[in-house]
Amino acid sequence: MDIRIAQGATDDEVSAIAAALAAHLGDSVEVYVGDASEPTVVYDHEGRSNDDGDASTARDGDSDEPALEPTSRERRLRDEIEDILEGGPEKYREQLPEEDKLFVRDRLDLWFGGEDDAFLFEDGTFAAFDDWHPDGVGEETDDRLPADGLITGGATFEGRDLHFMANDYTVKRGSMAAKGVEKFLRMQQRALKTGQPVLYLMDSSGGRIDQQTGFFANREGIGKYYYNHSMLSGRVPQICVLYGPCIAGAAYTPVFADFTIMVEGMSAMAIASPRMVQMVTGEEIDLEELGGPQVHARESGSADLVARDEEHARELVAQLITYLPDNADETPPQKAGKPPAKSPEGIDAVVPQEPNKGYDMVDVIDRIVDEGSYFELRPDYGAEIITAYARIDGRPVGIVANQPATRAGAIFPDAAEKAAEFIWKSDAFNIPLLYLCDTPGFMAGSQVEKEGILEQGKKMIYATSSATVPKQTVVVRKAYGAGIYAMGGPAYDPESVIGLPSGEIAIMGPEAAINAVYARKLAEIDDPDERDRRAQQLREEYREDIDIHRMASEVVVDEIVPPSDLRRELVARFDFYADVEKSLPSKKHGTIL
Ligand SMILES: CCC(=O)SCCNC(=O)CCNC(=O)[C@H](O)C(C)(C)COP(=O)(O)OP(=O)(O)OC[C@H]1O[C@@H](n2cnc3c(N)ncnc32)[C@H](O)[C@@H]1OP(=O)(O)O
Repeated sequence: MDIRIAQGATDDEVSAIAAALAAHLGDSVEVYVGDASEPTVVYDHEGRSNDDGDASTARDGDSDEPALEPTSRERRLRDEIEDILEGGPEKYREQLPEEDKLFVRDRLDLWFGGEDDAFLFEDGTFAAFDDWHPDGVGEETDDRLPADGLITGGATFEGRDLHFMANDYTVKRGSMAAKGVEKFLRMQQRALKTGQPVLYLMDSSGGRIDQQTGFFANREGIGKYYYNHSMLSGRVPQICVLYGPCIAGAAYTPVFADFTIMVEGMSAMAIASPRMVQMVTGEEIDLEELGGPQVHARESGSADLVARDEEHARELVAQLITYLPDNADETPPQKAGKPPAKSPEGIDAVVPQEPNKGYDMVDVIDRIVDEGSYFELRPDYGAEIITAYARIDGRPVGIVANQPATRAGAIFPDAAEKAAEFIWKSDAFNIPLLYLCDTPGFMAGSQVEKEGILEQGKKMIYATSSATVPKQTVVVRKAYGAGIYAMGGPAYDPESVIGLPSGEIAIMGPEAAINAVYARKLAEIDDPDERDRRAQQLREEYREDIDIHRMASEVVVDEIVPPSDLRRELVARFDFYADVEKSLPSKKHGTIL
């Protein structure tokens, strides 16, 4: 080809033409100045010059030079990528809107398309490409396996960098085979290196049964997911949202994750599919009944929250992440403080003096924490204990509170287990703990014995004992029995135990105590009125012994605080003890799970 460059052309003009030519030909172009025997500049097949590490100036967005046409090689690559981004067979893509479900690429747009978000990069887009694409772009078959049904990459979400994975349900129902598994594992391993949170957007029928070679029992196979989940546990927050079935191998990711959100009418998780359940047990059951949100948010406790729809799920995670640091070496982000939604002056009126009268502890919390910062987890499971994140004067705290409005605030096995996990997670991610105590203690009876009240209670006490974050405990009203141990009582190394004037700390409640000790003596009193009068007198005497003033006099509690001052007091104490350092005795780890 004959190329003429007008005399007087500037260096920039010559460069632009040479670069464009090289890119167009897909070959290198050498530029000689005057009679030089060596080329002054060489442009490679993509138009990059050897004296400039950057792409040619003509390819820069801010250059004055004309935009270049992509080479045929680049065009082909773009076509291939475009084809991959379309996902699985059309018949499965068309089903998604009928199920009110987003196609995975649109889902990623929803997650990372906002003002403070960015989809930064994707890895392994071409995974399994050769398996379904031997004849080039344009073939539409029912065996499309784009990206091997799993997308992984890095993104900025609400201003925070994180790793993500997302199943493509149009590819063999999001099932996982060798290449997808490899991508998943690499993403997890990178998170261990970067110390950034991991977001799992799950929608998967589990291992790809008809392609099981190379990923099922391999060292670097699907089993390694859970090894990696375990390594990441407590290192970086792992957050999981379920958009469809998560079956068998896929069902462990949500339960290994620290926080799991299901979407109403869409998500389910189960150790085996309905077809498998029917085969093994004869039980006929659909996926929703087997492992839908009602099952896991209310009965098993495996789901922390249930979202109304896909957008709501994203909103919940956007809120959740504001309480979490990137990893265990960091502290959670602080925000500007806000006054509480309700006046702290009202606390005393909310808390009844009568120990058996119910009230809503959230009404107390609303008078302590910053407005709009209350974020409850697992609200429908073990509801007699509230586990919630919130901010007090801008500082994230984890709240463990008895709920006298549910089961009289007695601690049942499911609530103890829920609280233990919450305390554990908060401690792992350096979130200080606030205990609000108003409990008659652990529940008694044959039913809870069978359900493992001692086992689950132990876990809660263990988690409280070994949490080294700053802990503040408030005796709001009654603190009876081992309830005060589990709820961060004086023996559990809290920075402070504060009592409200309604507080009582006792080995058991007055009724139970008088019955336990004086039952026989009272029975000996023949006159029923006299017996009642005596019992009442004994209860009143007992209550004097357990009153918060007696506890303060014995320095069991550090201070009694006027209820209106509670928030102010907590702000000062959390601030003062923010950097307190505590350590556990030297050991590998405890033996309590
Ligand atoms: C680590 C161990 C494991 O995880 S073993 C995996 C255990 N998993 C299972 O048993 C789930 C099997 N799949 C199912 O029960 C159903 O596909 C569920 C998820 C309920 C969805 O049903 P439905 O909407 O009717 O779709 P479908 O069955 O017609 O499937 C559509 C296409 O996807 C395929 N598919 C689905 N799951 C898998 C899988 N796990 N492995 C391999 N392929 C799978 C189906 O074969 C079907 O493929 P095709 O389009 O007909 O070629």
